[in-house]
Amino acid sequence: MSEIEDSASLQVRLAEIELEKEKLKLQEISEQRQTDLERDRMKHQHELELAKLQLEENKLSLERDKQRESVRQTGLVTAIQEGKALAEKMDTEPTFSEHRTRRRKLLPAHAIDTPDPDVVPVNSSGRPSFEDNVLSATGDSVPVRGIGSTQLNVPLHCVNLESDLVQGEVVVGVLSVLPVEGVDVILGNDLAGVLVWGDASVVVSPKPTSSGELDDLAKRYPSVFPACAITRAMARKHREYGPDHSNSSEDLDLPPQTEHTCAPEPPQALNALCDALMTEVGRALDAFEADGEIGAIVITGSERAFAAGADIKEMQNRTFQECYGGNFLAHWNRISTVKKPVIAAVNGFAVGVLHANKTIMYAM
Ligand SMILES: CC(C)(O)CC(=O)SCCNC(=O)CCNC(=O)[C@H](O)C(C)(C)COP(=O)(O)OP(=O)(O)OC[C@H]1O[C@@H](n2cnc3c(N)ncnc32)[C@H](O)[C@@H]1OP(=O)(O)O
Repeated sequence: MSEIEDSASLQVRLAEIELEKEKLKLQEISEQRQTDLERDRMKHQHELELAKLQLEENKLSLERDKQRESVRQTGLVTAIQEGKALAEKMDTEPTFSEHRTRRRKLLPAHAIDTPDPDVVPVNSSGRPSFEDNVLSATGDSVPVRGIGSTQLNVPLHCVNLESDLVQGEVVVGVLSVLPVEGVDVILGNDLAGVLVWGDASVVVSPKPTSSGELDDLAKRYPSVFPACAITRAMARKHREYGPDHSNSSEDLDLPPQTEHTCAPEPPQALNALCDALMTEVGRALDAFEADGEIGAIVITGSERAFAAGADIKEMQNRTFQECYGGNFLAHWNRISTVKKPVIAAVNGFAVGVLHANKTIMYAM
């Protein structure tokens, strides 16, 4: 009896376990289905939201097109007559100077489809200000230097330009005033390319002075041409001992000298002022400045060249951003902060470019 009972209860237990397993499998399947359903539901929801956004975007662009059209029709857009007049005038007038490249025919822009023309339009002649019109604003702006003396933050507009030079949609900066009277639009080279100006070339005409007189540049920019200490000393010697002694150094009673040679690796052709050389010059100046035995500093080059200016091979691949952001040539300033007198004993080439009062001068 008990054996039969045991066997029956075993059978029941086995059946129960089988049932449990079936239940678990069913639960698993049901959960899996639920996850699939949930995923599908979320996917559909995303698609719906995307469709809604697309719809909204389409509506807004339609609205913007309608507004642009209405602005165009209310007469904000006018032919650039001043541009035409200027072009005609320039065709009959001679160019500024024979050294300057002749200006090619300036093609007048005919009409602008949207409120804002190319690079920097003005509202001379009492037109409504483009700046006030925000329909075409991109929301971005760019810093612009060179118009007026300060840097301006110029708002960017997306416009459709129709002119003989440029057609189609372009992004332009918009100002209320341009510095040249009668000019409504300035096309940058990126848009106008070489269509307006021919190749401009700089003509350098070195003007050596041998008479001892100051030349025109030296008179106009006295601070750029400081009197040379050697020349003053020679002039005094000339005064005191007469012309026969003026070129002799025999009777100069010179104090002991300390010499430092700056020799960058690899050696610089014509003492081109590479980073390594200028860093070494800075270090030598620091040491001389700190040395109580040293009263004055003389910098010289070699027989053929004092210096060929900045190392153009080292500079050639540097971008504007690198130079401007990286304090390019900042360490060159050390020479102007040394308190002891610094004398340049120049032999041969001494090349450099300096900017004075917006004039670029090239000295050799
Ligand atoms: C600091 C700032 C703000 O002032 C910026 C400046 O300094 S800008 C000025 C940069 N310097 C120049 O533009 C001068 C360029 N060099 C020349 O015009 C001539 O080399 C020269 C008139 C000084 C001498 O001419 P020449 O006797 O005919 O010799 P080259 O055969 O031209 O040159 C020999 C050799 O030197 C190299 N070289 C000359 N200058 C530089 C330089 N500035 N930087 C680097 N290397 C220079 C030249 O390339 C030759 O080398 P190889 O090509 O033969 O290996």
